[in-house]
Amino acid sequence: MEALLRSTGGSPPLHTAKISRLAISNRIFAAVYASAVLTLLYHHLETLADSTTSISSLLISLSLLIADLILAFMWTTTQSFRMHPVYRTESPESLAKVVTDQTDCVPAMDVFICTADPYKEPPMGVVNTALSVMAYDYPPEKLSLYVSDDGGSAPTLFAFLEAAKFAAHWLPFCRKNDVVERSPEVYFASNDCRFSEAQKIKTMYESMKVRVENVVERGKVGDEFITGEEESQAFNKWTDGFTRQDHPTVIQVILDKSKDRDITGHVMPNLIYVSREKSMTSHHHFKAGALNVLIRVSAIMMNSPIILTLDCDTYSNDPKTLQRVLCYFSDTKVESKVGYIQFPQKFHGINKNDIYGCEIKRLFVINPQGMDGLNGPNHVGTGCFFNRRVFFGGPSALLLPELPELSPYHVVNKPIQSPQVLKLAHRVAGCNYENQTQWGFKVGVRYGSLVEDYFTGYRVQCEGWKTIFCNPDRPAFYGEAPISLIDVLNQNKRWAIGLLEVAFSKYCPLTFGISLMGPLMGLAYAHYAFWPIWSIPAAIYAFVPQFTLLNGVTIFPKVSEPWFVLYLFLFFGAYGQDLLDFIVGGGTFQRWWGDQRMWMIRSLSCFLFGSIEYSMKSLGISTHGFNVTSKVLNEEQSKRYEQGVFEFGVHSPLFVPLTMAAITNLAALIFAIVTILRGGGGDFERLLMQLLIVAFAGVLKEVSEKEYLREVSDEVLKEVFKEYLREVNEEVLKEVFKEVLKEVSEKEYLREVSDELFKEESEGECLREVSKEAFEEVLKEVFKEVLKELNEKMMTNDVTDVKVAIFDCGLGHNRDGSSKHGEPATVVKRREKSTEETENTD
Ligand SMILES: O=c1ccn([C@@H]2O[C@H](COP(=O)(O)OP(=O)(O)O[C@H]3O[C@H](CO)[C@@H](O)[C@H](O)[C@H]3O)[C@@H](O)[C@H]2O)c(=O)[nH]1
Ligand SMILES: [Mn+2]
Repeated sequence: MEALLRSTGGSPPLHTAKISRLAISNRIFAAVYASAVLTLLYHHLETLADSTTSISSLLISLSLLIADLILAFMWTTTQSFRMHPVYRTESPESLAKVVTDQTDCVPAMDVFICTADPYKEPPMGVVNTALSVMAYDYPPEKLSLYVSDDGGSAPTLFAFLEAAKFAAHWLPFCRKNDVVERSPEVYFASNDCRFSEAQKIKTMYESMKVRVENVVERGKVGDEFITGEEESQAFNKWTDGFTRQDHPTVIQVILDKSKDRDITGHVMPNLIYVSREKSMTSHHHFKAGALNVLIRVSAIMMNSPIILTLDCDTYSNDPKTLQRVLCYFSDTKVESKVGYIQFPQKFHGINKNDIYGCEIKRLFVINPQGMDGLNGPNHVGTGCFFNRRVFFGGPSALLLPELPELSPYHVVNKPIQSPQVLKLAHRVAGCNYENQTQWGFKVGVRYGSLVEDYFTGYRVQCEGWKTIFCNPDRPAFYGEAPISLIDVLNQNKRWAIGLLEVAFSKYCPLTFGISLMGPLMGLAYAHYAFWPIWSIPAAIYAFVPQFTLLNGVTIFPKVSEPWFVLYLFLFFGAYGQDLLDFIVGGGTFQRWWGDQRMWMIRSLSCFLFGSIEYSMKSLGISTHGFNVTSKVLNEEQSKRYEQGVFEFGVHSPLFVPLTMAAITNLAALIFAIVTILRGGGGDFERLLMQLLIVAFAGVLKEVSEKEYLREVSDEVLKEVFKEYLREVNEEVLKEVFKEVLKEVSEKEYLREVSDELFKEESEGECLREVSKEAFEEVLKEVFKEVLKELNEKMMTNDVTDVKVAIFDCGLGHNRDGSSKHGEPATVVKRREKSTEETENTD
């Protein structure tokens, strides 16, 4: 690496960083906002002191205080991302010449690709990822790929044997035609391949795909597919007792750079398939365990100083990425301290408005830029180039592993297929190898959290490593985002559990992190560790203002009070700044909105459930695993996703709190509007804050109205709602209907309201079923009241015209069927019908 730098001496800098223009204004705003937050907390304390009169008002004040304390804490942690964001640029051009001219100078790279389940992660996808990387513009003799298969699946090995044969054609094809999309799937999808060479390659690819998919579908490799002695030996490992959870190590060198050549006689990179040993009796630590096996196996085979880790779906989108990375790794000023260079996770195929908020721009782009100006971004699991040394202690505290061959400084001098190398590789891939070693605790990828990426990045930064965020205009990698709501929620639930595991360990960023990295980095990591506690304020704000509103209790300042302005400032300040960050980061308003909506949905579902599951695990009641996110695209589902249809898809307890909140908000919204319409200015002033919150949470309502009832025709869920409506909300519903009827029956609101409520077929069904009795009850009461009122008016001789009196008391139309106010006939008809119905029951 040093040789490389010397040879670039004198040319322009390999990389530059510039601080964001928003940094200064962010700091000023932070000061102002912090004062506002403190003032609000003071106001809360005051209210709390005043609300000792009744237990319920005390509880309400307390819950609001807790919610705002948590929001204030989260706000504080986000400030780390805003104090010093930087944007980096690299100049790979100044390096390009050197790299091609002096092959010997460039460092070797080991690439790790993890896969765990051939059904959720189709082998063809993994193969595409591997091919895109094998075809990097980099000397192939310096590249080695290791595929970790935690699924222990013969079809996956088969797919890679096929891929190796195809690569012999694909790599020279990419070189010759200067192909940019080096994942064949992406290339063939976006190029029409008119020239005959491309046609030929495409046919070859398609036929490989058919063979692989066929084998995957059958779940085993038929004899007709096994060609050579070597292949047959490899597949013999899959004996009858071989299961995914219990099997010996399988290591297969598929391509060996010392002898394998492509069709033009060029060297091909090493390609090694590794399925580590599994047994029912030992813990495997999921992906972290798989990566540690690869670190050891690769150390024995090549021991390249740079390691690229990729999830099976993260294919390369730019063949020149390695040159970019070398801009940092070859700079001796930073090289010795750089632990890793993280690229953002970007996803292909996200729909226009990103309805499930999968882009997660803040996590993958905005926040890392913020951390990059401090000590460097957190690790996000894929698209990351590691300095191998980072896995063995701090920059100035080398921790030597138990075998000299695993040391990052060990020089490999045996061919990868030599018996000694293979024997040792099998040994270090064994499931008991790590017992009584430092692996996972002080060495390698760290265990103890389901978000091993976050935890490992955090720990190595605590040890003193600096990290770098590299975000080129042309994304270096693309991955697959989950495109169904339940997948998103399950993924986020796993993250929530993993993050809490860190938050409540001795490595809590608030203590451990701050003491080792200073307050800003510590808070940045704390922001993630405590991510799931967002569910607490979200739940409080989704229910407390609503229930108090339904009970006619005012909990927020009146419009005329100065505190109201404070609330407005805090609300719009936070959301405004958030939107600004998002737009500056290249987002659109619609995507921001979708992101907000998902924030609410996440907070009320997976963060809540994640926290519960985490607590159960801590109490030893249950355990949790790594539920791999599906990367399979169902055609129908993709189509609907493409069209932007928000769907729940399946039934899941995850949706219950969400929909409960949606219904409560709907009821509260109607109730508030009615109260304000009736009560006039006073109520408006008093209830506006609550109304705003309810309307805002109506984002959820929007979702539930559109899709929930149509989609989730699931019995269990339906029961839950019925129950809920019946027990919790009967009174409320009665109130609402009563108000609605009394207030608005003269106009055509009844129709409108009932249309609104009964619009969706199934929704109507559900509501009608649930509230039929309540509805009838209410109607009876209303009629009684109306009659009573009418009676009174007639008694006091206040009435000259009976018809007018009926109107004044809120009963519909003229006797002759026409409308007094000239309403359209349809309206009248409808109303007649509803009147008839009620009359029958009366
Ligand atoms: O026992 C396991 C489980 C998973 N994986 C691999 O881990 C990767 C990530 O799994 P995925 O289901 O895609 O999880 P995501 O939530 O989408 O991934 C994010 O979050 C994970 C931590 O929860 C990180 O490991 C990932 O890098 C990061 O992209 C995939 O390649 C899997 O094959 C394994 O190798 N072994
Ligand atoms: Mn993933």
